[in-house]
Amino acid sequence: MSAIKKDYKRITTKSLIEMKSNGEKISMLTAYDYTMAKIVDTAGIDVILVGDSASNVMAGHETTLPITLDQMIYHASSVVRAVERALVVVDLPFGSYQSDSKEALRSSIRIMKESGGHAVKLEGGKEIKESIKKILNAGIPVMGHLGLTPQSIYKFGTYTVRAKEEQEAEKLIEDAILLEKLGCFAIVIEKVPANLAEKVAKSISIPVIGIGAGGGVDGQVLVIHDMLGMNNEFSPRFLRRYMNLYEGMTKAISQYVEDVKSEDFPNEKEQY
Ligand SMILES: Nc1nc(=O)c2c([nH]1)NC[C@@H]1CN(c3ccc(C(=O)N[C@@H](CCC(=O)O)C(=O)O)cc3)CN21
Ligand SMILES: CC(C)C(=O)C(=O)O
Ligand SMILES: [Mg+2]
Repeated sequence: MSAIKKDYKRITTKSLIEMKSNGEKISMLTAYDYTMAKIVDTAGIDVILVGDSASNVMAGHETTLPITLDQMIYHASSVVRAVERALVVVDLPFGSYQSDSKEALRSSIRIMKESGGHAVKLEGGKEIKESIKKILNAGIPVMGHLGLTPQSIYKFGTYTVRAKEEQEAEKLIEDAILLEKLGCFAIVIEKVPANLAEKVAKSISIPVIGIGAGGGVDGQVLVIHDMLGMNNEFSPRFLRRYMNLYEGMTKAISQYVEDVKSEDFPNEKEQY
C-alpha cells in the first residue's frame, strides 16, 4: 500500500494533513544544530523536530526536564538557519507552559519570534486545553504529544509502554479527538500498543506520527542520534539503527590520534 509521493517545495502544516488524506506517510527526525539539520533537510525529511531530547542527547542529562526555554531557542534558531524544505517544530520544554495558559503563550511567542521555527509541540491532552487554545488563537500551529510523555517521567516512574489498560487507552483516544477539535495540525504518539495507535489514527483526520507506536499510524519519528547509531546505550525495541556511527567515528578519531602521535599527520601536502 504505497501512495504516490507528491513533490513539495516547502512543507507546511497543510502539506502534512494533505499527506494523510493521500495516504503518504510522513517522515520526521530530530535535529538540534545547523550542520545536522542541513543534512537531514537535504536528505528529504518532511518534519524536523527540535526536541527537548536535546537535554539527553546534547547536554547529557538523564531526563528532558532540565533543558530551558533559552536553550531550546538556541538549538531551534541553529536548525532554522539550515532548513529550506522541512517544517520545523520546536518542543516547549518542561516548565515553560505548565503553570498557566498565559505562560504557555508567552513561551510559544518567544520560540516563534526568537528562533524562526514554524510550530510548537506540547505534551498532554485535556490538562493543557486552555494553553493550546491560546497558542492557536495567536496564530501559532500546535503539534500534540500523547502516550509516553517524557516530561512526566517522575509521575510514570518508568519508560515502559503506556495505555495498555482500558482506562488510559480510552483517555488517549479522547485526548486525540480533543486535540483535533482544538485545531492541532498533528499529534505525536509515543510508546503505546500498535493497535491502539492505529485506532487513534483512524479516529481523527489530522496526522498521527508515532515513535514506538507501530506502522498503522500516519508517520514516524526517531531521534537522529539513535537512528545513526551514535548512542550505544539507548536500545529500545522500536529503534532501527541505519548506521553505526559510534563505531565509525571512534575508529576515525583513534586513527587521527595515532597519526598525530606518529607524525604521519600533517604531511607535506597538508602544510604551507
Ligand atoms: N536519545 C533519545 N532518544 C529518544 O527517543 C528520546 C530521548 N533520547 N529523550 C526523550 C525521550 C525519552 N524517550 C524514551 C526513553 C526511553 C524509552 C525506552 O523504551 N527505554 C527502555 C525501556 C524502559 C522500560 O521498559 O522500563 C529501553 O528499552 O531502552 C523509550 C523512549 C524518547 N525520547
Ligand atoms: C521523541 C520525540 C517525539 C520528542 O519529543 C523529542 O525528541 O524530544
Ligand atoms: Mg520531546
